[in-house]
Amino acid sequence: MIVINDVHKIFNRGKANQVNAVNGISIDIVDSEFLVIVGSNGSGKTTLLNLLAGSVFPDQGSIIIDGNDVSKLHDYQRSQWIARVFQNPMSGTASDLSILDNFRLAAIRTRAKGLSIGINDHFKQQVKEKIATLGMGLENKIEQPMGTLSGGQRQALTLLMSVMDSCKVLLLDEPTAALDPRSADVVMRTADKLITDFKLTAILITHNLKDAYNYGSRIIQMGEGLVTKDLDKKQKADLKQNDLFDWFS
Ligand SMILES: Nc1ncnc2c1ncn2[C@@H]1O[C@H](COP(=O)(O)OP(=O)(O)OP(=O)(O)O)[C@@H](O)[C@H]1O
Repeated sequence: MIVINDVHKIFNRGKANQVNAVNGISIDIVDSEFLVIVGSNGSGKTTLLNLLAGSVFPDQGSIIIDGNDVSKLHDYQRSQWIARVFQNPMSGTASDLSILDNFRLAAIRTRAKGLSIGINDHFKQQVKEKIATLGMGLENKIEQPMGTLSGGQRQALTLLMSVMDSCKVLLLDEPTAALDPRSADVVMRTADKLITDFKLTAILITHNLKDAYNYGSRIIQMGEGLVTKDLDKKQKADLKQNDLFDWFS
């Protein structure tokens, strides 16, 4: 369970360019909830994710994960709970290293769930099996440098690597914004499957209203650093796709 309690984040406080990016947000996110966040540019979505991840600290309020107050913990200290996938497919993996070596690094960094890195052939087989679950045929390319793959393939592998450790919370900050529609579709379906299979609590920021409609068990809209709409599972299921477009008109 994540409890966000009256969190505020002000940039450039007291200056002419002061921005109240997050303006006193309180929300509870229960385990295995898949929360979608939509909102106009500058409404505070990424700042809220940064506050959750620990890459910025709140000026006021607290963030509690599974009963632990993480408000003042740095991002690397929160990595036992939180994994994050960014917009840029290049940011999650090392281009010059093979797929296998990227998985090796991820396993060393996180002691990834279900991967024992002691015996090489065994590790290789485990990686192949994990990658095969993506259904992209990449299990036959594990010696290939990551940089030779498409953005969609890299993003799918980044997702897989990030959920294999013991993290419980997956933060997705416009993970498909840099991808063509077909790759974006594959990556969103992969993310959805991994979230379900690993029983993760997930938060997705997206400007793609079709994805906001199709994915997630709850949706919020942000505006001027506040939550302006909050629809639970049933309310979201009752929503029509056009209703979402109306939120922005
Ligand atoms: N490090 C920072 N320093 C100063 N201002 C910032 C900083 N980060 C964000 N802001 C400002 O805070 C406000 C909220 O930004 P944020 O990136 O959270 O919005 P967003 O909803 O994610 O926008 P977008 O949809 O465009 O990505 C904006 O006005 C932005 O310029």
